[in-house]
Amino acid sequence: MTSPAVWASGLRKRYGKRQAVDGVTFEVGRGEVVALLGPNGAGKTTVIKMLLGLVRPDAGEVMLLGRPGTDPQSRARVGYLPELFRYQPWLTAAEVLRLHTRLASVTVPAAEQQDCLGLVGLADRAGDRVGGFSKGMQQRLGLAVALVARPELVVLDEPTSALDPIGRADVRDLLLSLREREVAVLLNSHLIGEVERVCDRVVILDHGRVATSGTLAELLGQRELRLRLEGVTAEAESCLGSYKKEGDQYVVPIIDLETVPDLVAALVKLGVRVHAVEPGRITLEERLLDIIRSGETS
Ligand SMILES: Nc1ncnc2c1ncn2[C@@H]1O[C@H](COP(=O)(O)OP(=O)(O)OP(=O)(O)O)[C@@H](O)[C@H]1O
Repeated sequence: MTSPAVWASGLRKRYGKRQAVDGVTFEVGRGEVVALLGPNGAGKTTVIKMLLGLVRPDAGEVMLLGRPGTDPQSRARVGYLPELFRYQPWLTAAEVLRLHTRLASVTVPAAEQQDCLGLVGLADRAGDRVGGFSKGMQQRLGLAVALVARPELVVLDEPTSALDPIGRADVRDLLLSLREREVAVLLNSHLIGEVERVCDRVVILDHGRVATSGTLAELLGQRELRLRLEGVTAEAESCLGSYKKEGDQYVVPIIDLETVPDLVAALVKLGVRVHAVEPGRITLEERLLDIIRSGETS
């Protein structure tokens, strides 16, 4: 059995009085795209930095691609885009990539390095100095740096924070192509819609702990029914009890699904026109907000 791309167990980190990360355990399988989600200050970047040896954990263990996280051999097979990126302003984009392949001790032909710049939309800027790049262009270059040494695991900390909508769509395609090539990805992003489109699994952090984790199907699997109604009288309204009303729809949660046939029959009897009884699925954003809000009150 191959070892996972990331295996992290019991990670802890305290800064002064603040417990930034409080016992985080999770895995990223080979070729899997996993998102690390959570509110500001949840500990996502600290976890990522501990995985990569940029922050020393107070406790816990990290294995990357089957070797201890501290092993230079595993680090050379990991690509990383930091949250705060800055590349040598006096180098050209092509020189930055060359430098990073040398640092990773990987021989990558110049044409392949150029292809990598093409992949992030910088094909025609290879010979330009990074000092003259816009923030979004520097982030694109950062993505190329993360990808150029043929990594087996790519860790991206908010890869689209400086990108325009086209850049975000490009990153989405890039993530899908990495998945096709079975490169594992750990992604920290606040753009939930993107995460929902490209990720196999999500790990949600809150107050330095894993609040929940699972595949999208597991997390969003709670289905609900939506009733689209017309002519709801006060009497019918009382029949619908406490069901949430959104526009012309009433949302029936999964625990009440058994009651739906009787409810519809009663509504029809009261003269309500039932246009649709449709399954609805909560979005990742709704699920995330539920988890974060329930954490706030507990
Ligand atoms: N170098 C540091 N010194 C002191 N406190 C820190 C340091 N780095 C992080 N923290 C604290 O640790 C906690 C977690 O921070 P972290 O950057 O990991 O959160 P995050 O989930 O990545 O947040 P965001 O979504 O805002 O980027 C925060 O309370 C933060 O203030």
